[in-house]
Amino acid sequence: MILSARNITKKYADKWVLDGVTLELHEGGTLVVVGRSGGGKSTLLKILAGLEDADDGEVFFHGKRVVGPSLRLVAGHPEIKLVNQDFALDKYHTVEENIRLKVLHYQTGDRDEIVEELITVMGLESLRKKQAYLLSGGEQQRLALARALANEPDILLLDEPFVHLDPLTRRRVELYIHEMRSRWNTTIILVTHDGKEAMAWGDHIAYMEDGVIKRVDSAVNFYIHPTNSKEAQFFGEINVIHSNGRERLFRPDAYSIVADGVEVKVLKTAFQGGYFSHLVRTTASEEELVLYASSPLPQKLMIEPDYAKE
Ligand SMILES: Nc1ncnc2c1ncn2[C@@H]1O[C@H](COP(=O)(O)OP(=O)(O)OP(=O)(O)O)[C@@H](O)[C@H]1O
Repeated sequence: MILSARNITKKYADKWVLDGVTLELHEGGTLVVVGRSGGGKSTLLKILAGLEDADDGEVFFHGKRVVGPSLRLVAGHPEIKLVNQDFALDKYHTVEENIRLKVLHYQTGDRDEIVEELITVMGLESLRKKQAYLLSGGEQQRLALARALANEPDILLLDEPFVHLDPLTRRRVELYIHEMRSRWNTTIILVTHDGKEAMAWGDHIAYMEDGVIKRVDSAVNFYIHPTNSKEAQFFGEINVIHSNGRERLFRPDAYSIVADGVEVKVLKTAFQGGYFSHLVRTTASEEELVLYASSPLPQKLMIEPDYAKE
């Protein structure tokens, strides 16, 4: 076990931000924490990194207690790197200097190579002589990631690390982190409010709601067997049909067209590149649903949903 947290609680003013969070991570593992904005994910990462005090509970790194800033002269832990929206750059140093300061543990001859590798991966070539405080949000985020990766941390804690990146850079950076993970057996915890991103990143997903980890499961199970509509909507579009006071859930691609079933009327059809998305309304209960199909559906049809939860 590289990292474990037991019963972490944290309260700000009157609000419980974390309410008994327990988790365990093996070396080289990836855990994705997903949940609504304001749900306590960032606070959890800061506590795991020793940058914030918990009110209660304990964090262990390789079996040793990680303590918060109130018990340490220098907050944080050298082998746990957190990349969050604080960026923590040396703002009057240039981009290149910022990275160079983090590769001092490399042999002198190797330093140039790793600095260049990171500058290229992060697409910072044209900015290498610019001082950090002059960078845009996205540029600062790329530099913060470069610095964290330069450290070759045992654990990388990533707090919404790709939000400011354009799709191309994002793909390149994600690939680099995947490679790094295999090269150095880095353990990663990534937090995001985007379930799609969570599914793409790890098969070990912790779903968090109101400061509590409600469920840890695989991406496939979260998608196919949601617990309720609130959880289900994180992992893709979900349809809810109410009947007899219960909600029945099905994904937009999980239905068949039948001769006798739930009658729906198509309100809107949109081509999504590769498939058509239809906004439909049920005739009986007047509930709006989304149906995917490979070609446009007729104006009126009967469907039989393949319920993920009834
Ligand atoms: N230092 C602080 N003082 C008071 N309240 C705080 C502090 N830090 C966070 N909070 C509050 O705690 C709650 C959880 O915040 P946190 O940033 O951990 O959530 P999050 O799930 O990471 O959200 P997001 O996805 O928007 O970053 C929020 O309501 C936030 O306003």
